[in-house]
Amino acid sequence: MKVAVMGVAGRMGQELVRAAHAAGCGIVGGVEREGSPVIGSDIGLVSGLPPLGVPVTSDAIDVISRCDGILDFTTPKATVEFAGLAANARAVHVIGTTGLSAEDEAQIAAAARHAPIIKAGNMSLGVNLLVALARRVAEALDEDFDIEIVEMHHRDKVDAPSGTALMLGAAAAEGRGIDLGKRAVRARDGHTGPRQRGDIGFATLRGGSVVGDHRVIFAGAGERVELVHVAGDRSIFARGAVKALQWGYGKAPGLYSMSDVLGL
Ligand SMILES: NC(=O)C1=CN([C@@H]2O[C@H](COP(=O)(O)OP(=O)(O)OC[C@H]3O[C@@H](n4cnc5c(N)ncnc54)[C@H](OP(=O)(O)O)[C@@H]3O)[C@@H](O)[C@H]2O)C=CC1
Ligand SMILES: O=C(O)C1=N[C@H](C(=O)O)C[C@H](O)C1
Repeated sequence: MKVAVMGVAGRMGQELVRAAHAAGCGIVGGVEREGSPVIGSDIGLVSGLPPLGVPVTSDAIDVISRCDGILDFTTPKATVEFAGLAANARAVHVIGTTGLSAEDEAQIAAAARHAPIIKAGNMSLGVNLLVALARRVAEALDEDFDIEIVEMHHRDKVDAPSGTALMLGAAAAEGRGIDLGKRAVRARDGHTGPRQRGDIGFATLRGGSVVGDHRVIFAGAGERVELVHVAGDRSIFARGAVKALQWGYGKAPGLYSMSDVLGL
């Protein structure tokens, strides 16, 4: 399978090259934005591998036209642009980018009418299992149990709450049969008054080099159930993304999730 990595020099871009290479994919391109100091460098060397004979480029149109699928962990603006290009080329698009707006999501859904897109705020097996468990626990426990989601990430993360926290919140809301959009409390400050029964709260911590910690708390009177995932390194996300790409190859156009890929 011929694969290209968008944002190839980023934290995830480098992991994706290593994971795709380890999985035996042919890496035919790596894209960074115009003016990036890594343009022209070998993508193997950029990713801590031996040279692969493929230079980093800013020409996304050329790269996408030559590959079967793209791995994209970049920014919302770039991802929306790549979704249009991958749709035109009928290439599989694996989207790990988080912080997407409702408008971005709509444009991605439109692109998925022409090519398969697999999108998830977290591509690790463990988190996707946690999402299924959060849905199940929320279904089993009623609103006597308050749901709070706590996440911590490295100091350079730019979006909050994390994509994973929002996936966990959506699953818990689904389990409870409520609309997350109406019941999410994404931050608290000052004299907030008491907690509203049925709300789903989010708390965001940022610092150091934390790869990604998530905790879903079901707090009742006198007892508490907690579901926790701790990411030890980024290779878990990259391996999931490569698995998604291989799964998506040959699939009909559509918007798929990691739970489709993993059969959860
Ligand atoms: N779904 C999942 O499992 C995971 C999702 N993520 C998400 O992935 C995204 C990236 O995270 P991370 O790797 O840490 O971030 P980085 O900032 O390290 O990497 C993003 C890369 O994309 C590049 N980029 C930005 N715009 C373009 C463009 N138009 N064309 C080509 N390249 C571009 C950036 O370049 P420049 O520095 O010049 O801007 C950078 O090299 C985030 O949204 C994060 O939340 C992260 C981990 C797991
Ligand atoms: O930006 C990150 O680093 C991560 N982003 C994803 C998210 O927003 O949940 C996944 C992972 O937790 C790491």
